[in-house]
Amino acid sequence: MASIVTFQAVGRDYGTKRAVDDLNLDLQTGELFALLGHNGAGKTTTIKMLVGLLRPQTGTVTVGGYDLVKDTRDAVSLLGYVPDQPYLYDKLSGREFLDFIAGMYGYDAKQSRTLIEREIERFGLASFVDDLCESYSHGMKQRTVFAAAMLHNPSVLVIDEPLVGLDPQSIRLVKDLLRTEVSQGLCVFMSTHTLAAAEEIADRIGVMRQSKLLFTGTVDELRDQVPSEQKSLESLYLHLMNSTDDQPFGKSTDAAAEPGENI
Ligand SMILES: Nc1ncnc2c1ncn2[C@@H]1O[C@H](COP(=O)(O)OP(=O)(O)OP(=O)(O)O)[C@@H](O)[C@H]1O
Repeated sequence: MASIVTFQAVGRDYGTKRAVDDLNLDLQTGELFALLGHNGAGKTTTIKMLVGLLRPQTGTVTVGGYDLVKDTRDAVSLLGYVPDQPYLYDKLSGREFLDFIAGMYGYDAKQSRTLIEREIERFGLASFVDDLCESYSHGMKQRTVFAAAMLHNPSVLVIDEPLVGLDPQSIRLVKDLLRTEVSQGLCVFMSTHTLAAAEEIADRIGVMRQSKLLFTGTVDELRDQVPSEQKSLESLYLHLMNSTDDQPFGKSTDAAAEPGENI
């Protein structure tokens, strides 16, 4: 099966600082991938290259076979993006904001109304969608931005820290919704510091440290490979982070590795 997202030998610096180094990763449709890593590991830089906000200096990123640099429009049309700091227009209501987004995607008024009603239902926005965005809590903003990102039925949803600032009910809603959409073929790429959530909902995780992807695979594969007494994702993650080797399993990481294979 062809991968929906590919990173091939992707690198990006800020001045003399290497933020992402030789990143190779493939994601499939119907997969939820969670990228973990300490502050400054390179997760947001990776996400910005995936959604077309930053150009890789080396290598290529493709979505649905389209190169993010050469075929930006086609690639971006397949993507939905939820940034870590949700941005809305204060003086628009949530409904007006969603209508604006629908217009940007070229939907006519009737189509827009139908899609917006679907998103209001899906993300439970009804009680505040007609209020001005300036009155929203962080969680309300985040849910509205999720709705905007899903409005055009993207093939890939990219989320930077999806659960920060959400109350327990909203966290449950977002987790359940992501799993439902993934079961219907959506590919989700998310970065997170919430290890328990990654363990609960991700099909595969990636662990990044100091610009390098050290591990990709399932949590069970990580358990098999890390000689740690404690087998919670938190202890496995901390073991990897504290390892002194750049490639703690002796080989470069590659998402295409077979389950159980050393990576
Ligand atoms: N605009 C920038 N200018 C200079 N350096 C930057 C810039 N953005 C990020 N960096 C540096 O690049 C590295 C990777 O940063 P990035 O934001 O991708 O990490 P992150 O894993 O998303 O971190 P966090 O979990 O804190 O969000 C860090 O060392 C950071 O200081």
